[in-house]
Amino acid sequence: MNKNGMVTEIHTKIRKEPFTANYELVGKELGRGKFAVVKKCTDKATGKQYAAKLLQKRRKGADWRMDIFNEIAVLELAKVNPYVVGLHGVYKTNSEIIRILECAAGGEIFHQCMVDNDEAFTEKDVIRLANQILNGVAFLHRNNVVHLDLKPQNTLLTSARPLGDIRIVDFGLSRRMDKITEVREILGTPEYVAPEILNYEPISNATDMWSIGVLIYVMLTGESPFLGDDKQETFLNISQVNIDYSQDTFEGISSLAVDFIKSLLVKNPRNRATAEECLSHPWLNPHSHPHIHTMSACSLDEP
Ligand SMILES: Nc1ncnc2c1ncn2[C@@H]1O[C@H](COP(=O)(O)OP(=O)(O)OP(=O)(O)O)[C@@H](O)[C@H]1O
Repeated sequence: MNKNGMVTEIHTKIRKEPFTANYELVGKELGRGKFAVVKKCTDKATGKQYAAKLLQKRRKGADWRMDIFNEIAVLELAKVNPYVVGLHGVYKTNSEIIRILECAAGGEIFHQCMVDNDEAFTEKDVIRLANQILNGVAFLHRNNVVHLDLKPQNTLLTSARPLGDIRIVDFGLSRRMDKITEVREILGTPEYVAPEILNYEPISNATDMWSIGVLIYVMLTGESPFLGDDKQETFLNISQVNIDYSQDTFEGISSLAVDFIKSLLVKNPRNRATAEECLSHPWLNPHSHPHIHTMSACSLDEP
């Protein structure tokens, strides 16, 4: 473990043979991040599908291996939680480390948030998925791990139609909370970062809770609450907690949902709801609001 909260002790056997001895890439690219490209592959022995996360670009400096080991260590720790993506194996060549992950075939929830049709989530869908996201994040937080990059692109689905279950991915920025000394750079994706990150103030589990507030806002409304015309404007919107809770934006969405988001998008991290508190919020308890209708939550402009 190093002083910046990375966990680098791993238990998974690192295989040295080419991963193509055991897996066949099936061509389809599942997604890409800043550093990695993720491709679908098949286990030659079982025919089962997985996602191979390959390093695409070199990160500057020697730290990229540490980042990868950190991600592997967190995935090992979280393997008992159903909503964190499963790690199936690790391969290492001279130039790269390949992670074989459970394949979340439904892709990013981002795609469903951005559609204007009947594929968009209903509030009922969002309640079910939010319960799963919070179950995964509460598990991480109980184990002193903070994700630090929760966003719709890192929140995947086992299947899109029928709507499956959540798998949280991308633990490249995650840290052990008990080991963090300070944050020197702005981590995460502008639209989803919490005010304390912008102010270089201490981060905590509450930093993830802010991002979950943004995530659920996007899932319900299809709009990114702080997105400005440029990075500066986005950061200003975040630090002023400049957020639209108008009836127009939340048309057809329950007031319990708005109340839930308001408990998360709070500037002072100490006053934000925790993952456990969220899990007992009435919005996530189906028996407390049987009246919630099933119209698409994201297609508000539709007649
Ligand atoms: N297990 C998986 N199953 C299906 N698709 C996946 C899986 N893991 C990742 N992806 C897809 O690949 C994309 C990139 O993966 P990931 O975010 O882990 O890469 P990264 O380079 O570490 O990202 P970042 O630049 O955000 O740090 C994801 O947004 C998602 O679309």
